[in-house]
Amino acid sequence: MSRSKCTRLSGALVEQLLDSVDSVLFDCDGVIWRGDQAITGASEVINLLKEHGKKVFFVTNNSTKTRKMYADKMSSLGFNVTADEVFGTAYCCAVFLKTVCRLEGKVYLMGSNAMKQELEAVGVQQVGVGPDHVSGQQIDWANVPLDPEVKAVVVGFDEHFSYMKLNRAMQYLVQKDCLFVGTNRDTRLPLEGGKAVPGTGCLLQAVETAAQRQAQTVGKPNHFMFDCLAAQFGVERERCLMVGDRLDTDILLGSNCGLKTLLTLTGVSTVAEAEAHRDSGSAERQGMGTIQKKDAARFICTKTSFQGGGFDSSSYLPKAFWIGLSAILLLVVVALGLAGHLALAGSGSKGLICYKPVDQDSCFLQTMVRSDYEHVGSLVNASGHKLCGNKMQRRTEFLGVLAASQVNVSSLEEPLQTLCQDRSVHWTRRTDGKQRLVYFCIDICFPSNICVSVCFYYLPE
Ligand SMILES: O=C(O)[C@H](O)[C@H](O)COP(=O)(O)O
Repeated sequence: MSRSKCTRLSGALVEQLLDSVDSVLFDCDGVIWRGDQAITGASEVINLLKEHGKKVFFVTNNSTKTRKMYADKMSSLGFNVTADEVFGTAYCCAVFLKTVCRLEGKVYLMGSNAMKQELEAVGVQQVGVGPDHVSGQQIDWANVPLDPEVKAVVVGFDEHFSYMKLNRAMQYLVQKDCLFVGTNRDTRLPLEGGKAVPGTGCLLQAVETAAQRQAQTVGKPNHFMFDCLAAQFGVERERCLMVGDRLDTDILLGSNCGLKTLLTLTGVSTVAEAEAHRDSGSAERQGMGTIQKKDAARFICTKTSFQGGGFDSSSYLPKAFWIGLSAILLLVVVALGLAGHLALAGSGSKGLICYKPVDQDSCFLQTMVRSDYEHVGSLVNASGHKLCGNKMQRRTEFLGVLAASQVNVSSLEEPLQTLCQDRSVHWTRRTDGKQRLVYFCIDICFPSNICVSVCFYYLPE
């Protein structure tokens, strides 16, 4: 079943699909229920899948319930479910702040009591839940007292959302080192009888607009929720099926994580939308992003426009090299986890170097110059030799990178789009005098004994 095809699921295809998976991930709103009403047949299907030995999980962007609250609601509607099978953004956001952001300090929370409980369960204190009544004059609002221990603003679904809260969040986010995290960007919440209410995305966008900053999001289509599930249950992504009603969250998550995907017509997205994406000719819309990697590599080779700069592209490395390198480097970046690292990738007409510091929510881009290509060329030729063991050669602490003009993330291609998802991206600002003083290299060997050296740059303050 090729990824870019939209096939109506029926007959033998159902069996073929179910035989090809061990785990089925279900979205909730618009798939198993709308509001408090279960969708007809949903509990039977899920209980049957379990009886036939399939693992079943629930991956929902809805941040209004804890895992336990979800399991209770599901049991009350006839679903045979346990709390650890549920991955909601209230829970995953708490895990994200604790394990990825390593947050030290409190959260200013625009969200539900459920988010408060999940944060407390991982030892993160928060302020802000509940109504925030209007008091004082505008100037008092601009000088609203802030809790000095607050180190992050987190936005989820909040029925008490108000101007006072928007203002308080903005005042916290003026501080550059205050983290900004959102649960999800869904614009609508589908309810009973085809009704809907504004989604969390509307609230998050309001805060982003006021703060003039972009939040990192935890929910679908970001891969973090699947990472949480895979870390806890060790599922094989090739044998996972993601079932959802939204193309831009559920199906895109499936695509982003290399899962099989199934769109149900019980919620937000329609067949017409799916077919429009399929026939759009735009890689992003077709696989909603998953086929881009391949395209990006090809793009690099055909669009080498260095001739303009007086360089002859033919002296550069063959196409296979770029395909191989982009893939290896993406692997390396992922393998080294969420730390300040560098990615080399072709995008648009020139090769780019991207630096992604872990303690900042930005990426910094630098166009590759001749010496970079020559350096990487020599590295790759060198890494052809078998290196034994994992040898850390040199190590230097990064001092910092200066940001120049902002880059529109959507103009970037893979792997930079994935690497800098939900971060602001800037060109690096060069200072006068010395440039690129130090390279430090790590030799990394994979179980297949393929070794590659990755070099990091030091850009002076
Ligand atoms: O507003 C929201 O947050 C979303 O509409 C809602 O929560 C989506 O939940 P899901 O479809 O992922 O279960």
